[in-house]
Amino acid sequence: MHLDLEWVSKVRVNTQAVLKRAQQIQGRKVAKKQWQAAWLLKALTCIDLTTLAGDDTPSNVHRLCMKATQPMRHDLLKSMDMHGKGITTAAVCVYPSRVSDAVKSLKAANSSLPVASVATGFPAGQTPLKTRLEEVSIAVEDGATEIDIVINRTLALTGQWAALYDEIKQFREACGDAHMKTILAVGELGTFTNVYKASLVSMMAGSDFIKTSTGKESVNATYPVAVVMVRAIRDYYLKTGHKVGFKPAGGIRTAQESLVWLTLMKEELGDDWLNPHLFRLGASSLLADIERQIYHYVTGRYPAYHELPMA
Ligand SMILES: O=C[C@H](O)COP(=O)(O)O
Repeated sequence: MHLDLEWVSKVRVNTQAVLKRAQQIQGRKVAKKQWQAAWLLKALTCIDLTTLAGDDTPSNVHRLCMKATQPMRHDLLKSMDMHGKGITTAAVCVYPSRVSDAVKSLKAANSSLPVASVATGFPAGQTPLKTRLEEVSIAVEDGATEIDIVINRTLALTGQWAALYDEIKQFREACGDAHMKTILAVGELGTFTNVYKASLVSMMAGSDFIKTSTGKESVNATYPVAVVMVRAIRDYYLKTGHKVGFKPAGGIRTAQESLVWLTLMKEELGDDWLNPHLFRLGASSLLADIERQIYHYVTGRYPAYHELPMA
């Protein structure tokens, strides 16, 4: 849509109300036994299984892809009658230089799992616009069907919302048919009001998802900031009829946390946002804990390290 600066300028966020709501959600009783196992499998299918390290190589990207296509031991799925149901993570997420490795590995495994690439000078976004745009185009050419762009925090912090909108719109065009997830890097935006405004501008410029963090800031996905972002998504939907997805990312490591994230989505946005089309968890190590908890549910004990070798 066009940039509605009047809407953006009217935004005010009530910090106390946000903190209270986040506390309420964290305090909810979580499901137990088979219901918990079902929710954990749901969380698993929403994971963007990620590796974003300087020492990434074709072989660890290959391993990541194999884990994404078979995220849980077959015998565990079988004992829950969930084998043969095509349980996979939602996508794999890598640096642009590793996209072709991931595409090759998934193709060899006959998998149609999407490859997501971070782009636009991830994580800081402090490279010239021309380079950031080229990076998006190259990742798409190499076969990424999802692009996780980072916003220019300088523009957000100095209130240059029109310039931010223009940049994101250009990224949108460079993405073509690829889905665009826009990373706000909330830990660097200073205030909840800035987070809400950046969420709105990103959605107006055509983002398919808004995402909290790169995982590289000192503060990443927190529940209060998520409340602000999902309220922006809800308001945007009520005003435009368009559903934008949400992706918390950075520091999400435990199965218990994944249940809180699902609760937050269900309570704030409803069941439509409980599937990978509108909800992703960006995480590098969450899957291991989910598999561990499912193992416990199935066998009654926690596994030894060698029993989940691919975790
Ligand atoms: O986008 C995903 C994040 O970079 C993953 O962060 P994490 O390694 O803290 O799970």
